[in-house]
Amino acid sequence: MNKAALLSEIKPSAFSRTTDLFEKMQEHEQVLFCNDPATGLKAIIAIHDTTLGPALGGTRMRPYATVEEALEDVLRLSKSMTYKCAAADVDFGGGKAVIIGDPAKDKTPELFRAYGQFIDSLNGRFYTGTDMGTVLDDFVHACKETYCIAGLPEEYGGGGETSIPTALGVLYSMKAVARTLWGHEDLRGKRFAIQGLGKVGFKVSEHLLQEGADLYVTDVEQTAIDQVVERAGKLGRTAIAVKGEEIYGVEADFFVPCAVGGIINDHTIGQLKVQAIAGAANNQLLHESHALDLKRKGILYAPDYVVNSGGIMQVSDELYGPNKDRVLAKTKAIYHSLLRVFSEAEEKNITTVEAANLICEQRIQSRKGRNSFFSPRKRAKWQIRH
Ligand SMILES: NC(=O)C1=CN([C@@H]2O[C@H](COP(=O)(O)OP(=O)(O)OC[C@H]3O[C@@H](n4cnc5c(N)ncnc54)[C@H](O)[C@@H]3O)[C@@H](O)[C@H]2O)C=CC1
Ligand SMILES: O=C(O)CCC(=O)C(=O)O
Repeated sequence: MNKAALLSEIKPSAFSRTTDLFEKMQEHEQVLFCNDPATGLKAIIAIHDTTLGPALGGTRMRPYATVEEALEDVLRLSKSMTYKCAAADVDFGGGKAVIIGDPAKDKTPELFRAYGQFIDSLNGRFYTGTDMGTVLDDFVHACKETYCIAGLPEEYGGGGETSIPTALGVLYSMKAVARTLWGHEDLRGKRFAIQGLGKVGFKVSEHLLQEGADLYVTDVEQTAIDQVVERAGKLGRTAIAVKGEEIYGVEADFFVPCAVGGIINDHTIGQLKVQAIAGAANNQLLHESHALDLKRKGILYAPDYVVNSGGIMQVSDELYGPNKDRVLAKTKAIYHSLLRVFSEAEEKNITTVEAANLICEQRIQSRKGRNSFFSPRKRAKWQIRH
């Protein structure tokens, strides 16, 4: 076929769809669509920025209604991983992956092995572990195909459950908020409205009950709610079950998002009756401008990617060989990182999100030019474990 005939074969609609895709990912280095009909795997891996090192981020599994929805999620999540890695001061860049499917029905060992092969094809540019809808055991299958798994069970030489340091980091963040608002770190008698009682949310609720706090809790799974209510009863504390969206209107000291993103938005901000927000969910604000609405309303917002960086601290640390004390020390330091964010926001009269972004962007900028585009051959230190 000659060139003119070939060009006439390119349909304008197909071309404009391609252009749209590049526009969508203009801030990102690379997006990989993974399709394996034999196992039913449909996944998207997004690499946002590798200035600080190879991309690192968990893999989320959800029954996304459309590919566009999955793409939107993975682009947003991977960008926030770049900031999270910078905030945590680890030598990794931002990436994330989503698997389109129902975690309750669609998981098979073969699907995760196929996924592992796609990760391996990136040759060290992307490391991954758990997120919403995935558990450590899924990655035991994936790691048969690739060395780029960070977040394996302890019996496989990994650091174990990442939700443990993530939940601890949320607790230390709440203490930093308490110090800023009330001049002390005591959470006894404070009231927390928790949305999402999964791997992280459940552990956060346990920490808070141990601290002597009282809870309002919600989840889409009734069993998750029942577990926390029962646990609170055993510890002589209160956990009141709240239905779905009612969690936004609960009168409490903290709102604690530990489920999906985008839940701080025009619809919910007006309902909030809390003094602070600190939770594990990624991308809590639908738009960054919602941080200003919270500031105007007098709600202290602890930026999500600083609060929930305990998991990333553990998985990045795992490549040096797991060490719980090292991870604990790094996780506790989230307290000081947040105090710095709060004081810079106050000093510059900007939102806490703007303050956190500035700190991270300065950190990334200072590495630009020193870390060229990541290549495993140039950065042999990432082969430590292997
Ligand atoms: N697992 C980790 O170490 C980290 C998790 N995160 C983020 O924290 C959040 C929670 O993660 P995991 O606990 O690992 O996930 P998970 O899948 O174990 O738990 C999520 C929980 O939220 C519930 N849920 C989902 N939609 C809900 C809704 N609309 N309202 C109320 N509950 C709802 C689910 O039923 C489930 O119990 C996610 O946004 C995740 O990206 C962030 C950093 C690290
Ligand atoms: O838990 C992990 O494997 C990586 C951490 C992550 O994806 C996150 O912090 O959102």
